[in-house]
Amino acid sequence: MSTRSDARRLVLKIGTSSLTYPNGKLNIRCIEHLVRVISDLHNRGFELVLVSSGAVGVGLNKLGIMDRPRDMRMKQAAAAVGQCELMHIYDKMFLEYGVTVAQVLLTRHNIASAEHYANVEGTFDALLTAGVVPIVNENDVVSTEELSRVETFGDNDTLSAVVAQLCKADLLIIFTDIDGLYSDNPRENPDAQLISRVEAINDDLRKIAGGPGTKGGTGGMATKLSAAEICMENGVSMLITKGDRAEVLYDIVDGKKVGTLFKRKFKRKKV
Ligand SMILES: Nc1ncnc2c1ncn2[C@@H]1O[C@H](COP(=O)(O)OP(=O)(O)O)[C@@H](O)[C@H]1O
Ligand SMILES: N[C@@H](CCC(=O)OP(=O)(O)O)C(=O)O
Repeated sequence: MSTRSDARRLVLKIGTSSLTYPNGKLNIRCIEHLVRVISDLHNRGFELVLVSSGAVGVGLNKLGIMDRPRDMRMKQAAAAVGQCELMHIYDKMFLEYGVTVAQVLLTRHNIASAEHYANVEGTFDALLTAGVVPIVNENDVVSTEELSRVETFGDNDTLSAVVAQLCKADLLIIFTDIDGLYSDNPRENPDAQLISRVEAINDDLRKIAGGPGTKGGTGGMATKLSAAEICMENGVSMLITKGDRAEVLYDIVDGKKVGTLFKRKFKRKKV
């Protein structure tokens, strides 16, 4: 049976590069499509969790700051402004389709102890049981690790893998600005080939995963491979694909070949 088609509980991560234009402004068309397709899949009976980046980018734009600041406090301030704006937009758009959303802000410390891990796990369970679509981001006001990218969840790619593990998801889908993992960074090497399936992460693969492609993106393919490693080890398959057309989610749940699939090492038993 296809790993892609039997997935019922999905975590979807969308990056800054998909949510905003290169000039920093919000890509409203992308968000509208995303919300409509998630709502439709929700109506079809899928359980969905959205991990959304974009708080810093959206906040900077709202504050009229053109270049990404070096000052950590200003990045945190921008994240606080942008998170509020993002949730306002998501809440408004999801409401049009009758879908209730929740904001979940996490830091690495929130899940470091077994007790806190169980609390977060329980909250996700309760939200999904209540038919809510949780929208997750790193709590950038508390946690500077993610913004400085030292000793972090990794960035939201790694956060989404941890969330997929916490939610006991079948599949993590990472929406980015490129249609999968290539044999080399296609922005630098036009001969790079798309890799459609990965069974194991090794050093050869790590060597081909470069940094981000836009000034808004932070992790590039390197953090997506770290996310894939967490997923595969924990019974979650992961898929990287382009997020400019959310309708691709229909192809994914219908088992069609899309992007790069990182196959889980084992199938988690349903409880
Ligand atoms: N081997 C590779 N295959 C595909 N993309 C790569 C590779 N190495 C580096 N990249 C870069 O990673 C970028 C996607 O990561 P990133 O910019 O962080 O996006 P996001 O904001 O969606 O996380 C691509 O646009 C591409 O430039
Ligand atoms: N918490 C930050 C996430 C930054 C981040 O990881 O960005 P991306 O590489 O676009 O997923 C924000 O919301 O801006």
